[in-house]
Amino acid sequence: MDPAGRGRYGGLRGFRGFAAPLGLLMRTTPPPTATLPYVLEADGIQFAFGGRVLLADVYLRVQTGQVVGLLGRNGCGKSTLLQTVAGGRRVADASVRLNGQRVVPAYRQPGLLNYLPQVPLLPAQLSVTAAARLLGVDAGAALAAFPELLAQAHRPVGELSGGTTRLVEVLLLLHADTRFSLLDEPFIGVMPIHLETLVEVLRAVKPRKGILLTDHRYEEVLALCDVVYLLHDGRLERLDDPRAGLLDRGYLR
Ligand SMILES: Nc1ncnc2c1ncn2[C@@H]1O[C@H](COP(=O)(O)OP(=O)(O)OP(=O)(O)O)[C@@H](O)[C@H]1O
Repeated sequence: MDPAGRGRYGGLRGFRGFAAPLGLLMRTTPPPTATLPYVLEADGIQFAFGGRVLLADVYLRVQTGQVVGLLGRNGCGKSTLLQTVAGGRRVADASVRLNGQRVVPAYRQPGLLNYLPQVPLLPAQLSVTAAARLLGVDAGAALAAFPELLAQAHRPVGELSGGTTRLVEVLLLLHADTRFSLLDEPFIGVMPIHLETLVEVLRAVKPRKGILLTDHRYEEVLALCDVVYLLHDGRLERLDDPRAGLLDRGYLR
């Protein structure tokens, strides 16, 4: 990857060992041809290495109008699962479908999804407004809930603090014209007062998007999410009583 963060596909930083093609972020949503909701499903996802089964026949579902949370202990495979759904990590037999139609790799489908990796996404040299333009996003609208970010929009991303950078990345992807956003630890480093506002923004965006996120700020995840999954010993379990499930599975004490 060159210093500007572009990989050999001419893309932004993305999946581990994979540069998300710019097209993943730039393609706009085609005119609607079906009534909402759009349903994104992944199933048959299996992944093992070194004798350890990380993902064992996982199924998950997210639809527009929902925020779906993915929780699990460190190293259980949440990032690997998001990368697989987005299509950056190929897994034998994995199926990802939009309203029943196979979409593999999903990131190549125009306007379907964007993906925030756990590592920084935006090239350091790019200004926030230039990054927004690249994503087809109105920076003013995306940052409107955070006046202090608007004041910094002319600055290169590399000059922003870590938490501010994360916040900018999440806001730009949420406001980009895709039906789904997959967010790996969107709350990392974001200070509490901004986190409250970010949760409000997520709620405001939800009616027009499906959002799949993973983050260890579980209180925010539980308060925000319509559906909570727990990844545990390679199995993905949909929790009817999330707090009890997290206690039972040793995620909480
Ligand atoms: N191809 C691979 N070869 C070896 N190890 C791998 C490979 N892919 C993933 N892993 C390991 O699998 C585990 C799961 O990683 P992953 O980042 O998906 O976990 P996570 O649930 O997102 O963790 P965290 O909550 O700490 O972010 C880690 O121990 C990682 O090092």
